[in-house]
Amino acid sequence: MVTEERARRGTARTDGGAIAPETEEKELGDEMWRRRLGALLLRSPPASSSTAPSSCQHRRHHLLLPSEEPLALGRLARLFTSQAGSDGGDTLKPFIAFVLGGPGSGKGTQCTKIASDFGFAHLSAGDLLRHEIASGSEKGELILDIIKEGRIVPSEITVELIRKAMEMSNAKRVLIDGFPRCEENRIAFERIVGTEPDIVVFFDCPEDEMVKRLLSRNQGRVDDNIETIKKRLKVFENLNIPVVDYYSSRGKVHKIKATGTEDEIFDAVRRLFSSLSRRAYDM
Ligand SMILES: Nc1ncnc2c1ncn2[C@@H]1O[C@H](COP(=O)(O)OP(=O)(O)O)[C@@H](O)[C@H]1O
Ligand SMILES: O=c1ccn([C@@H]2O[C@H](COP(=O)(O)OP(=O)(O)O)[C@@H](O)[C@H]2O)c(=O)[nH]1
Ligand SMILES: [Mg+2]
Repeated sequence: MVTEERARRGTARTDGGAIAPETEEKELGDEMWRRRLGALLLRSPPASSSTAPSSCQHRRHHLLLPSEEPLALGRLARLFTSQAGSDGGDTLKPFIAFVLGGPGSGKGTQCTKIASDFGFAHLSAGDLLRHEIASGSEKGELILDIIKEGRIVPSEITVELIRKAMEMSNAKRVLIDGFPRCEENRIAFERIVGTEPDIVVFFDCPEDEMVKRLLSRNQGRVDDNIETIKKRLKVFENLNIPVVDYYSSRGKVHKIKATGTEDEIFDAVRRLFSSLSRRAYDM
């Protein structure tokens, strides 16, 4: 498997074929996707991340799926085609939480804890994009250029990666971390996947705190430098906040104060996820 270190750095693979080049990937199609994402998704969450020490170097952003849930492509394929978007009686639709907040607000950190404690699959849009970079595909080169600049990757690329990851996970509860980044992303998701999120969790963090965290994140990311961080913060204000405003107007946003220790923040997160309607957990 491609290491996350390589994915973060955006360098081409060097593992001698664990991931096929793009041409081969096309031929292998869905089967390759199933194996690639299945391997990522089936990594088990830590036994008790809420009490684990916080460590930016060793904490990984995961695609987490409760390990007892098998892959079932057919069911999800049905879900996101014929049934998607229907309101009443759609018992197969997963419970979807978008997790938003500025760069460094702690989205990934808190998602790892939610995945572990509440049985959500954790789909990080940034990780999916970095994984595509690490695959060495042509699309990956484009993504790398955009991420270095702190800009937003075209919606069709990101939505397709998320859609496939959801399909492969077959999860009943999904966290989509760091997406949608702009209104265009949001509209594309709702059109292509055919559904809206059930809730939107918004981590509210002051800029100076986010900058401090990003500069000490220390994961070798190409975008964790002060120049790119400034651009990312502008993109967040100008393009991402309107998405939060849109969902606020639809009564879906749960704002969480993202300062304090990871565990203090998770206390508020835990209260929110414990209070979710039965629909989230009865599926
Ligand atoms: N409450 C916190 N206090 C201090 N540092 C934090 C806190 N939450 C997360 N971090 C650290 O800040 C950095 C950014 O967190 P991360 O979860 O990656 O944020 P995001 O996904 O929103 O960019 C990481 O190094 C992480 O370990
Ligand atoms: O839906 C997304 C998610 C991420 N990105 C790009 O990937 C970068 C890193 O995103 P990630 O969510 O990993 O960063 P974080 O906010 O967690 O620091 C962003 O700055 C964007 O350039 C994007 O274009 N669309
Ligand atoms: Mg993140």
